[in-house]
Amino acid sequence: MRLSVMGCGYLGAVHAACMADFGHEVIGVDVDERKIADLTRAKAPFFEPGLPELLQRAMDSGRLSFTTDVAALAHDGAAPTVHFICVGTPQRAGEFAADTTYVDAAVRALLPYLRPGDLVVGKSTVPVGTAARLAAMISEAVPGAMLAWNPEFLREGHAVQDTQRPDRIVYGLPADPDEAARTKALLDEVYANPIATGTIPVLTSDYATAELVKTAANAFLATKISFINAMAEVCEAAGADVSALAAAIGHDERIGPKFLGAGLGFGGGCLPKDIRAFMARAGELGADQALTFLREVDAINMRRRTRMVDLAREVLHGTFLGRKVAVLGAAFKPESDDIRDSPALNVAAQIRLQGAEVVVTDPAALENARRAWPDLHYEDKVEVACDGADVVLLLTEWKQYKAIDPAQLAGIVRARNVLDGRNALDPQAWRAAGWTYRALGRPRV
Ligand SMILES: NC(=O)c1ccc[n+]([C@@H]2O[C@H](COP(=O)([O-])OP(=O)(O)OC[C@H]3O[C@@H](n4cnc5c(N)ncnc54)[C@H](O)[C@@H]3O)[C@@H](O)[C@H]2O)c1
Ligand SMILES: O=c1ccn([C@@H]2O[C@H](COP(=O)(O)OP(=O)(O)O[C@H]3O[C@H](CO)[C@@H](O)[C@H](O)[C@H]3O)[C@@H](O)[C@H]2O)c(=O)[nH]1
Repeated sequence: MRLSVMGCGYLGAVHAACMADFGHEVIGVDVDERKIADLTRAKAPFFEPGLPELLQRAMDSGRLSFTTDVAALAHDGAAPTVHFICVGTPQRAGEFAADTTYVDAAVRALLPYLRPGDLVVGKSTVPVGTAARLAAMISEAVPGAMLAWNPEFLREGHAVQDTQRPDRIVYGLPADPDEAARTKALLDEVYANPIATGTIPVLTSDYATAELVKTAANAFLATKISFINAMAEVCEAAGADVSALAAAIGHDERIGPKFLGAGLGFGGGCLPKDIRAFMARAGELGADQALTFLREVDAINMRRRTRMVDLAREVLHGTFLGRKVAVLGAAFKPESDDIRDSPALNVAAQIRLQGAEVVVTDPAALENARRAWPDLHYEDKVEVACDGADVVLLLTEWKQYKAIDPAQLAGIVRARNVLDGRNALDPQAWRAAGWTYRALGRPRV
């Protein structure tokens, strides 16, 4: 099949490469010339495990190409093209609502090249009602062209496997039964490879439900994380251990052990902005009361960052002045170079503002971090970042950091203080090597 992917960021680049690997002819389009220059040389423009190999294979097959010129999508209409919309929907400046202007611009740019029978497929995360609005725009400009909403659930760091073998596939289809059938048939052909496993549910709905499945899923995940972080606050007050608590409640199958990792909370380009956009959209629809709990989810999450700063100050006997703080991790999560709304960098910047010398290290995200937070000091190597530190903060749980030998690091720092912002280190091992170990939601000992 002939496909296009509008927007080649964290979502679109992976989607384009995976679709080409499934055997489709794929053209990726982006307005960012630097990104397209990298992709055209089969270079991944960001860190994502497995993507470099996949890109190389797809480019070598001749089925994948990239361009900044949307006119490359012109075709004779002999066979339908499926166009995926994967552009960003960031939080609007000074508001909670999502900025959908990039989605609108991408669809508008496509219109001159759409033919009757073509299908536009929305994958970006959008406020409910966007699909219906875009479908009207498309059918007015190109009668016979169709729209589907097919939300994406991939996780950064696992994006390739999540795209190749998703948990579920959701199609939001047009109301007209004939159009819905044609749309579904095209999508089934696109996803023939994962569907052939026979194990992946394909769920169909109207546009609005499909859009809401996405925002509801992220709201649930964010709520689960903030729930355990609220428990961490109570554990701190009561001298209890949130890690033991999470493990115990997670054995209840109705609760489950996943997404109960207490610590610094959620960041990234999705959960924070998606819960805020969801609240804003519910308000526009007159259902604002339904989601007021998400304000609390957001507030609990942001409090974890402040608590981490307070804990560091406490360990340093009340002041950051003249102290050196080593920060392990800049990315919003391990196995990613994404620093959008990174809790780690937020904490590092707060501590720097309060007078400490802050040195940050990260295996993948330093280039992005340097660009966004030029005032922080960065080092490639853990040993250099920790040299002479008064406290070491583990803020992103990269496996390299979990494997650090506390005895070895002990000889490098000025004071053996470690704060585990992700409940990822072994407290006993660190304490045995002479460290003062503290973590969010765990007793002081
Ligand atoms: N990153 C994820 O893990 C993930 C997962 C599921 C859903 N999403 C959703 O997918 C969307 C994209 O997210 P992302 O993380 O890939 O963002 P991103 O910022 O990494 O990528 C967006 C890309 O779109 C490009 N773009 C903007 N306007 C364009 C236009 N008119 N034509 C072509 N390209 C254009 C940008 O240059 C950029 O490269 C968002 O709605 C996000 O919420 C993201
Ligand atoms: O138990 C946990 C799990 C995660 N996190 C944090 O939560 C954030 C988000 O993590 P994760 O959900 O793994 O990463 P994303 O790549 O942002 O993926 C989320 O956002 C995507 C974009 O919408 C969705 O597609 C995914 O399904 C959804 O998991 C990160 O800061 C994690 O450190 C925790 O604090 N505790």
